[in-house]
Amino acid sequence: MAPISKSEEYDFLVIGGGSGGLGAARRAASRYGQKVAIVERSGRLGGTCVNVGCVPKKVCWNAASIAETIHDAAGYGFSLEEKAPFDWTAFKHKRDAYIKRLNGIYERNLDKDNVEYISAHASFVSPTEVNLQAIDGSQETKTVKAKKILIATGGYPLIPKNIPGANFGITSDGFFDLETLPKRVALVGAGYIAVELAGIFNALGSETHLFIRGETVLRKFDPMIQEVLTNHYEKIGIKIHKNSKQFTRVEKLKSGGSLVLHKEDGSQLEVDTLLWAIGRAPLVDGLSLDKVGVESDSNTGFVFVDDYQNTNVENIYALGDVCGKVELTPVAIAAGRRLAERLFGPSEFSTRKLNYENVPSVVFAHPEIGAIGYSEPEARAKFGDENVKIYKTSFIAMYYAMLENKGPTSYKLVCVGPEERVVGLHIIGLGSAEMLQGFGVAMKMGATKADFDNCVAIHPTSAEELVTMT
Ligand SMILES: Cc1cc2nc3c(=O)[nH]c(=O)nc-3n(C[C@H](O)[C@H](O)[C@H](O)COP(=O)(O)OP(=O)(O)OC[C@H]3O[C@@H](n4cnc5c(N)ncnc54)[C@H](O)[C@@H]3O)c2cc1C
Ligand SMILES: NC(=O)C1=CN([C@@H]2O[C@H](COP(=O)(O)OP(=O)(O)OC[C@H]3O[C@@H](n4cnc5c(N)ncnc54)[C@H](OP(=O)(O)O)[C@@H]3O)[C@@H](O)[C@H]2O)C=CC1
Ligand SMILES: N[C@@H](CCC(=O)N[C@@H](CSSC[C@H](NC(=O)CC[C@H](N)C(=O)O)C(=O)NCC(=O)O)C(=O)NCC(=O)O)C(=O)O
Repeated sequence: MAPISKSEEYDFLVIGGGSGGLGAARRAASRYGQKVAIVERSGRLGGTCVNVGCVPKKVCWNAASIAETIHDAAGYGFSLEEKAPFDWTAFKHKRDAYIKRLNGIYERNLDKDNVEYISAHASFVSPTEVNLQAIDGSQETKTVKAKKILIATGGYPLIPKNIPGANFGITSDGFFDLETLPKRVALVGAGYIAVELAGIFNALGSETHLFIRGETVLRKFDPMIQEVLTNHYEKIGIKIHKNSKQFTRVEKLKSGGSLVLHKEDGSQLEVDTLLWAIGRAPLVDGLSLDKVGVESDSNTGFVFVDDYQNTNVENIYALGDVCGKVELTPVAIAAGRRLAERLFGPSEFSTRKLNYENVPSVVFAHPEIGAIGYSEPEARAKFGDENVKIYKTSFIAMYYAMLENKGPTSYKLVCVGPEERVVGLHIIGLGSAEMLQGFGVAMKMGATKADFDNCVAIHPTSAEELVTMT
């Protein structure tokens, strides 16, 4: 039997082989020659993003976008005959194989960078000691020492605790296990995951119900985005149940295994799959944070850190979803790399940290959404109505010129002060995901509306509308 770890002591021990942990571990070892190990308990590297998040989700979004293009093709003069329904099962297995390849690539990357990969569950013994428990069923355990320890254990999707039968539903994790495309699906939630998965199911042909607590989806986004997407999702056939109250219970039928959702008003809905997308909680179970006194939020469990990812315990750090600040892969990676630079890099890096302002983010809805900076209400509250100027446009993107069913395109710039610094940019429409990154650079550099306008438009594109707004 191979030993659980090669050494007894490390410079840097990273708990969690996901985006943030990999980013920190690889940089510490490859650039600064530290003796680094990364502990991962799931048996596969890459964390949420690679295994049950961004990557398989984007592949599904691609499939859904292709389905839309096939339907649009007739408008452009093509006569495509669909001889069989979309083969979800074959697609799912091919997607799984891609993820498996990525797991292997990440393992080889660690090897190349001289990071030791420890396949085990980690828990604290003391501020400088971590217990490793093998996950191969051997019951083997070992305690190792580390000068510095990073908690990058991510999060998990929530399921309501107080609804009888809620566990008959799945979460985004279960979405990636579905062997067949459900004919009828209900999703609960109004955030990133609910909106993205509802769009995928709908485009691929499921009867899709979306249960939301308010009037609109994406309530943390600018009101323009909320309204445009909610209206469009209804238009393309997603059945949005607004102002919905909690189900009183979820019943699993003996014959056929479908689920009956019992609503508060006494009505019922029968579906094949129920998917909860109501947020995520930090994964700290079995870490024994209490043994070392690492402080976390008593309600949510998110680990407290300062601007430099320091926890309250010396030489113990935390970042990524386990801190719950901005739950995005590039944020976890960037925080991880900066932490490694600060801890192990040259002295001029001793103040390196991630700036969490103006983080661009995309929702892979249908169509996509991009957002960076302040929403209009946030800007008005922060800077005062008199200091805020809004530029808005809605138009029919040229792609739809040949189509009967037209999708929305709406853009908004939120500007502040006499110089009209752009502090918010909100876009919904085809191509928004790829468009946002460059505008993000401009905003990070403090661009004003005049800077936008000074950039000559690229024609004909949707993006050109952002530099020609009046
Ligand atoms: C469905 C979905 C879609 C998403 N899409 C996007 C997207 O398009 N773009 C984007 O930017 N973000 C997206 N995200 C968010 C993104 O996946 C996360 O923000 C990111 O993975 C967080 O990285 P992390 O390193 O903090 O945690 P994770 O990637 O979750 O990694 C944590 C790792 O720690 C391991 N672990 C936990 N406890 C222990 C322990 N005690 N011992 C050993 N190992 C342990 C876990 O097994 C896990 O592998 C999506 C998330 C979901 C759920
Ligand atoms: N494209 C990307 O970059 C993606 C990023 N992610 C990341 O993962 C995080 C987690 O995603 P997600 O789970 O969608 O979380 P979000 O925080 O985005 O959304 C959670 C949603 O759940 C709703 N909700 C909360 N409690 C309940 C309840 N009891 N009943 C009904 N609805 C409820 C909230 O609705 P309400 O509006 O009513 O408050 C909210 O809209 C995201 O915040 C994001 O950071 C995930 C997917 C894609
Ligand atoms: N932007 C390209 C990205 C392609 C890409 O990065 N693919 C990844 C799989 S998705 S990826 C999982 C995610 N990677 C990324 O987010 C890419 C990071 C970017 N390339 C960078 O270096 O900053 C992550 O969690 N990274 C943590 C880490 O690497 O430290 C891959 O094949 N990687 C193989 C390799 O790296 O050799 C796209 O969307 O097509």
